Formats: sequence, structure tokens, C-alpha cells
Amino acid sequence: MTVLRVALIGCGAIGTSVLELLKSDTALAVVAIVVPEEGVAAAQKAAPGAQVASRVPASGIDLVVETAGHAAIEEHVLPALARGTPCIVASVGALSAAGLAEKLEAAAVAGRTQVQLIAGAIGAIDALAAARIGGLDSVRYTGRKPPQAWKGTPAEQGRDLDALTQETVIFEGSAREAAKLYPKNANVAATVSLAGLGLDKTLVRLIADPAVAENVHTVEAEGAFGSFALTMRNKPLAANPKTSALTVYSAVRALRNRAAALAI
Ligand SMILES: NC(=O)C1=CN([C@@H]2O[C@H](COP(=O)(O)OP(=O)(O)OC[C@H]3O[C@@H](n4cnc5c(N)ncnc54)[C@H](OP(=O)(O)O)[C@@H]3O)[C@@H](O)[C@H]2O)C=CC1
Ligand SMILES: O=C([O-])CC(=O)C(=O)O
Repeated sequence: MTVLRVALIGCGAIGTSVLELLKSDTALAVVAIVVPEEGVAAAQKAAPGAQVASRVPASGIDLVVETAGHAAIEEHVLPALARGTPCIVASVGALSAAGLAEKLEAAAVAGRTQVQLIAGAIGAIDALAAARIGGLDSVRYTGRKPPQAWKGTPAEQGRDLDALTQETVIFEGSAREAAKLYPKNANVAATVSLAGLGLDKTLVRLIADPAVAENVHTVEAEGAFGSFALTMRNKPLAANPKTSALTVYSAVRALRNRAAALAI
């Protein structure tokens, strides 16, 4: 059996869980882990079997998976694509930056390869992207998380998240603006918009809600296909309350599909 040699970019809440799930995988081997320079020694201790570096190795890698954050796309994904290595991306919100989607496409074309944006913490991306072909009239996305998941974000400006007693809308606007302002919380807004009506026409509401324990994502879409409303109640990862566990499974699914003879 051919074993796909994987480089994992980012070894935080998602990355460590991906590593754990792939430990006993016979078709995929994480041979390299890419973290910021100052984290190399710590990551090497956590994953003694892999090469840990601050750059994706230029050879010996069949597949790259990004679970690091928006900055990692310019820094690591673009050069890997240009070298011809296919890349799987979790930080989809990075594509809200002007010109980045075009740069990714150009790099993939130059490397004769492909960049795959995973669905991550949201579902029905297949249905939405298919519905777009018939024509969409409206797409709305609502992201609702416990107050602590909004710590360290602009949601803290002018409010004490710990003191919230009722649901509070912290953002209302376009998916482009949401993804830019909340790079660790609104990747899903970007994914829904890229599959559907685009970054500027997708209406986004972000809510801090002390009554929920999960990350609750709702998508409502209408168009020539009909309509759907989807609500996901995702359990957050213990290591990062901003991030849903489903994101890990989505990344692992994408990786396993690359190695599988039959993909679903
Ligand atoms: N599509 C989706 O549904 C979702 C996407 N995401 C995306 O995934 C990202 C990671 O999430 P999560 O694992 O929870 O976050 P964590 O903060 O737990 O982990 C991020 C990891 O990436 C490393 N890192 C940061 N910047 C870089 C870089 N430029 N190059 C290499 N490594 C880097 C960090 O290192 P250090 O700690 O040393 O900084 C850390 O190890 C989020 O920032 C978000 O963009 C998250 C949730 C859902
Ligand atoms: O993991 C989640 O629930 C969603 C998330 O953080 C994001 O969209 O960036």
C-alpha cells in the first residue's frame, strides 16, 4: 500500500487531535510538523516521530494540511502549492483578504495541483455549492458561541463577556468583514459564503450566548433549488473553546479521502 506523507501545519488544538487520530492510520503518515520557530522544540517533544520545522520541507511531502491560522496560508500553503504539493486548508477565513483566493488559485495552477478548503465546523457545504449552480437568492449564517469563546476578540470592546446574562449580538454584517474581524471564530462564515453567494452578499450574525455550551452554527439558504435551514450544535475542543471538535474530523476526513479508493 502507498503511504501518503503528510506535512501538518500548526500543532495546537486541531493539529494535536489530528495527529492523535492519524497515529494508527496505515495509509497516511505525518512525517513533518510545521510550527512557528519558537515552538519547534516543544512540538518535537510532543511528536518525536516527526520532523518538526518552521517551514514545510521542500521534498518528501505528498500532502499538506493546514490547521494553524490565517497567516499560515501566505507563509506555507502558497509556496507548497507552487512546488506542486496539494494542500488541505482549515483557515478558510484567510480568503477574506483581498487577492488571496486568486493567489491560491495561481499557485495551484503553477504547481499543477489543487487546494482544498474543508467544510470544517459546518455541514451542508455540498448542498449549498450544488444549489449555487441553480441560483441562490439569499444565504444567512448565524454563529452562536458561549461568551468565553469570544475572549481575545473585538467582542470584548465595550463589554464584559463574563458579565453577560443574555444573548448578545456582537457582529452583524458581511462574511468578508466577519472573517477578517474574527479570524479564529468566523472561518465558517467564509466557507458558507465561498460555497454560496460570496463573501460580500452572505449575511452574518455572530452571537455571544451565556445559555449555550456548544458552538451553534445555523445556515439558512433559499434559491431555485428550494430552501434549507441547518443547525449544528458542535462540542468545542477542550484545548480551545473557540474551535469545534467537528473541525478535526473534517480535516481527518479530507486526509483519509485522499488515500481512499472510494471517497465520501
Ligand atoms: N474551518 C473551520 O471550521 C475552522 C477553522 N479553524 C482554523 O484553524 C485554526 C487553528 O485552530 P486551533 O487548532 O483551534 O488553534 P490553536 O491556537 O489551538 O493552534 C494553532 C497552532 O498553529 C500554530 N501556528 C500559528 N501560526 C502559525 C504559522 N504562521 N505557521 C505555523 N504554525 C502556526 C500555533 O503555534 P503557536 O501556539 O506557537 O502560535 C499553534 O500550534 C484557527 O486559527 C482557524 O483559522 C478553526 C476552527 C474552525
Ligand atoms: O469551530 C467552530 O465552531 C467555528 C470556528 O471557530 C470558525 O468558524 O472559525
